[in-house]
Amino acid sequence: MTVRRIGVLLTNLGTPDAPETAAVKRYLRQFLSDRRVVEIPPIAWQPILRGIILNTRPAKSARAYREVWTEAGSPLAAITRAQAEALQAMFGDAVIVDWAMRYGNPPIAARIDALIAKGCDRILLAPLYPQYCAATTATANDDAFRALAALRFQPAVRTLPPWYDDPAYIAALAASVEQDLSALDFAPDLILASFHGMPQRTLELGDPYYHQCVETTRLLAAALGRPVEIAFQSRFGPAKWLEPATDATLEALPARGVRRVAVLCPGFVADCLETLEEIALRGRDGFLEAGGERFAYLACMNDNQFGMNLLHAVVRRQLEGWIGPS
Ligand SMILES: C=CC1=C(C)c2cc3[nH]c(cc4nc(cc5[nH]c(cc1n2)c(C)c5CCC(=O)O)C(CCC(=O)O)=C4C)c(C)c3C=C
Ligand SMILES: [Fe+2]
Ligand SMILES: [Fe+2]
Repeated sequence: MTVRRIGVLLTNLGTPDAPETAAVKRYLRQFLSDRRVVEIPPIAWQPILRGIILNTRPAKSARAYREVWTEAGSPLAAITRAQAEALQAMFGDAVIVDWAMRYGNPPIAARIDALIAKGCDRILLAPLYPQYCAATTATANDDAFRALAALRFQPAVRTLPPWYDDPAYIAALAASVEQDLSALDFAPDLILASFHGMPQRTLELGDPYYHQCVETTRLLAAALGRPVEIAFQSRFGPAKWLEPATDATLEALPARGVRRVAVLCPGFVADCLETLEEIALRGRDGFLEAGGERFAYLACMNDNQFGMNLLHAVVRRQLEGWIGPS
């Protein structure tokens, strides 16, 4: 008899294999050649990418990666793997949980093949982004669909919807923030929610990402019963990106009388270069140099209890009809 099993494939953005210039260059070439990420026609973009960006940015980014690299590798890969293992333990034999990266390793196509080889005839594709963005969620699913396009015998497939306003997400975020705040030795004057940015033009073209970030922030503030300000980080290139910018916001806070700040990154399911280096290191420096007194970075939920219960809940819901009620 054919074994019929259910696979869950957690996907995240991707990361270099090593914090070295050559590995970062390989990763950035693949990442920044994705037309979902940089929406400039290749005939105009590729000469800039290959002629300028890939000759300058990899060495600088490699230095930044070295600041946060761990014994288990890149934080993003290590945490995503830990999340997959924890989710597997939570589901037991009911499903097979695996993980993959849109750029770099392990590739999505290879892990889909592996799930099929283990007998999965139903697969949930789960891009790990609470807020939908074409540059993240859609491109991860595109990549999976390209792999499926090559198959004669395809598994049945579902995709995980964004969970930016899910009460379980807001409650988990609020509980995690409350727990981290209670462990601080100071009371922040302000909580800042920093999301990854994207070009303003993509908002104008209809990407729902911005509105979903705003809604997450509004709901989090309501759950905490205190104001939470929003900002967007990681600007790339000369185009106008979503505002306000996190770095400029942090540098302007002391002049507004905010001397103690706590920053969280609710759009990231796992800590990574963007949170650990850009916010927890560079963001802190910018704030303190501008006259701030205390700075706390509140870590992502990662594979902690709040984060895993949340991931289990959002994934479990999409498996309805495939596995029986729990
Ligand atoms: C070039 C444009 C970029 C868009 C659009 C973009 C959207 C976007 N990215 C994330 C999540 C992550 N981005 C990460 C790193 C990263 N992002 C860009 C550029 C764009 N991102 C670059 C060039 C880099 C590489 C790092 C660098 O060289 O500075 C990461 C971290 C990866 C890691 O290895 O830790 C994440 C995660 C989201 C959610 C998003 C859309 C909203
Ligand atoms: Fe990014
Ligand atoms: Fe960054």
